Amino acid sequence: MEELPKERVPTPPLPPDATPLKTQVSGHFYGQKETKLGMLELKDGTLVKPLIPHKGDKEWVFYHSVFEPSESMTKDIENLRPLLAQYFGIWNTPLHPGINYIKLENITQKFSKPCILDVKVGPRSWQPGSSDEKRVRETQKYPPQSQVGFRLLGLKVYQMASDSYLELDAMYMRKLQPSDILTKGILLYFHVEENIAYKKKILVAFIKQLKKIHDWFSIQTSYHFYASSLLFVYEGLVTDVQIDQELSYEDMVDVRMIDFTHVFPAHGLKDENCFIGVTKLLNQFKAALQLLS
Ligand SMILES: Nc1ncnc2c1ncn2[C@@H]1O[C@H](COP(=O)(O)OP(=O)(O)OP(=O)(O)O)[C@@H](O)[C@H]1O
Ligand SMILES: O=P(O)(O)O[C@@H]1[C@H](O)[C@H](O)[C@@H](OP(=O)(O)O)[C@H](OP(=O)(O)O)[C@H]1O
Repeated sequence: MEELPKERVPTPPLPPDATPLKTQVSGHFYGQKETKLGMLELKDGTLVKPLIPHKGDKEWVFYHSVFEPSESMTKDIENLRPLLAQYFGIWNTPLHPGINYIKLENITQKFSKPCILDVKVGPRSWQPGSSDEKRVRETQKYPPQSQVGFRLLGLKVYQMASDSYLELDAMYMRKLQPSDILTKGILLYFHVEENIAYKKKILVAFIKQLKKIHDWFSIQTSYHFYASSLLFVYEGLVTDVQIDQELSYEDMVDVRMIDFTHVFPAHGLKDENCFIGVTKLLNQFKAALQLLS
């Protein structure tokens, strides 16, 4: 049968208190893809993410279940909260009728020149019960993912010398051979040509935070996540004086879990898919640190 042309959706106008998220590295961008909806940053410093009709509600239900005060709060949930961007409820604009957004903490906001990396976690990124077509589509995006345990989605890194950003997108990342992930992916995120001593300390701080996430996955039996990501951010603008002063590196980095469209109850079982993914990513960060040492 002849395929009908897809209906063109016009880009909805921007609300006066919102701009497209400048620091976005992956996912739905405002004005692109079929819906033309994307992440927006608000004047109050938070961001809003559109709930795509028919699938986005799951993400809202998840954030709501984690952040709404409840008498049945479990240890798993209590320990999960600091690993996520804070959730501030639903947001709407009359300019986008029928569209709900979730309002979240913008974890890049406190940084002067944020350097950002988005990594989809887990050897597989389709949920249980997915159609054969969806499995094939996901697998074909990056066949090595089943061995590598994760997929780099995109990065933006600040280069002090040229006062510019290096940006690599999903298309670049999909071409990386597993043996190149470290040198042509992860190490580029650290732009090690500049301030190598600083970058080593940033890596140490990330490894510490990744261990916390790893510890959570090694214990929790509440959720199974598919196609969720870890979002890494570090400060790209730093002076020699600050480096010499032994900065508090905990404040120079942040890592949170994001993107929860495919979350399932764990029925008392660990999330082996994410556990494997986080373990392998942690090993890559440790290998990156060794290469710099
Ligand atoms: N809390 C946050 N703080 C800062 N930036 C964020 C945050 N959440 C998401 N982002 C940015 O937005 C991008 C897309 O986020 P997310 O994966 O949640 O959106 P999406 O459109 O659902 O993606 P996909 O289509 O891959 O499922 C991330 O790569 C990141 O750059
Ligand atoms: O990150 P990428 O590589 O851009 O891939 C997209 C991303 O994984 C989305 O989460 C997914 O939507 P779902 O959340 O619905 O799975 C979409 O699947 P789709 O191709 O089935 O729309 C993918 O194309």
